[in-house]
Parts: sequence; C-alpha cells; structure tokens
Amino acid sequence: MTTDDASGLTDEFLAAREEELAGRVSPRRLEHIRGVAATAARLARAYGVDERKAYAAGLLHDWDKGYDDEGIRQRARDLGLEERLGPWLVEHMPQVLHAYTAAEALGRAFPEIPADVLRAIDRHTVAAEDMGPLDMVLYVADALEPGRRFGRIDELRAAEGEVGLEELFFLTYEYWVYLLLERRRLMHPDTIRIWNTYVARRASRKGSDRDRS
Ligand SMILES: Nc1ncnc2c1ncn2[C@@H]1O[C@H](COP(=O)(O)OP(=O)(O)O)[C@@H](O)[C@H]1O
Repeated sequence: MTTDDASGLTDEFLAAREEELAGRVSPRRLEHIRGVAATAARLARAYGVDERKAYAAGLLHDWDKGYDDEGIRQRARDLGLEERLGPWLVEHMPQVLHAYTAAEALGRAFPEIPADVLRAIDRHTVAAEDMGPLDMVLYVADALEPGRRFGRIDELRAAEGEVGLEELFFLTYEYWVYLLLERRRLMHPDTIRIWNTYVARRASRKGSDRDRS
C-alpha cells in the first residue's frame, strides 16, 4: 500500500469507525460529523477530488472532539505533540488540539488511512499555507455542512460550484477569521501567515485572469 492509497478505506472500515464514533462523541456531534462527511463527498465530486478520501476525512475529522479541555491537553502530551505544537498552544488553545491529536492517534491505530487523509484532518481547524485540494474540501465541508448556521453561510453555500475550490476555501477562511475577531477569541499564531499567503495568491490569480482576458 502506498502512503496515499485509498484502498484500505473500505465500506466495512468506514462503517466500523462510524460505529466507534458513536461511543466517542455526543449524538449532536455525530450528526455534525455525518453532515461534514456527506458535504465533503459532494464537494469532492464537484471539484475533482477523491470522493472516498473526502468522505473518510469528514467522518474522522472530529475523532477526538469528545475530550474536555484538560483531557485534550493531556492527550496531546501523551501523543508526544507538545514539542511540535509548543507548550503555549497546548495550554491556551485546547479548542484546536483535537485536529492534531486525531490525525496522530488515527495514523497510529489505523495504518490503512492514507497520509493525505490524516493531513487533511490535522489541518481542518487552523488550516495551513499549503492547503491541497483534499485539505480545502474538508475545511470547507466542516464550515458548510447542513447543521451549521452562521451569518454569511448562505452566501458561502451559494458560491459552491460557482467559484474554484481555492476561492471557496479563501471565502470560508476569511469568514472564520472574521468570526474569531468578532468574538474576541485567541488566534492561532499561524493565522496571519496563512491569511497573507492566500491574499497574495488570490491577487496573483486575479492578475493572471485579467491578463488572459
Ligand atoms: N485560526 C484559528 N485560531 C484559533 N482558533 C481557531 C482558529 N480556527 C478555528 N478556531 C476555533 O477552533 C474551534 C474548533 O474549530 P473546528 O475544528 O473548525 O470545528 P469543529 O471541530 O467543531 O468541526 C472553534 O472554536 C474555532 O473557532
């Protein structure tokens, strides 16, 4: 099996993980998870991304969402993630840790999960400067699944299929950053770097669109 091979993501494997999830998260969270998996699969079809991987990433992204703040801090330490993430993040941002711990724990427990699915899970909350198509599909699906309600969601939902995947990711990320500011929440220190990267990429994309027309 190559690292990105999806052949281990059989129907049986996914059904077994879904059953385990019912014991790991609340019914409400499970509903969100199912919504994200279905939305990720739909986005994958629309944007030419591997549908099974997208579904699997959606199904598994909140694997560790059942921990409370102290529990998830301890899990991050137990998985040896404190060095990578830094003690400040572990102490002050428990709400983002589930993404990193899920990717690490799932990778250890289930070698059949492709590396790119684990990567998408790892970056589903904070994102990254080098988001690939699968990463973007999961990030967007997490925000747009049918159970989510927030101010500009209808506008974002309407953009699905009308704009490219990177633009849809950008619009979703923009809104998420805006919400963090509005709610006066702490921001992950990578947020400005990621924002700047995608603003610059967008400007050059728009520039080359203009050159072509
Ligand atoms: N860049 C960021 N910096 C700090 N917190 C963030 C950032 N992005 C998202 N969050 C917060 O992390 C939490 C988990 O978000 P997320 O993983 O997307 O949702 P969920 O796991 O519920 O599907 C939310 O409270 C969200 O506001």
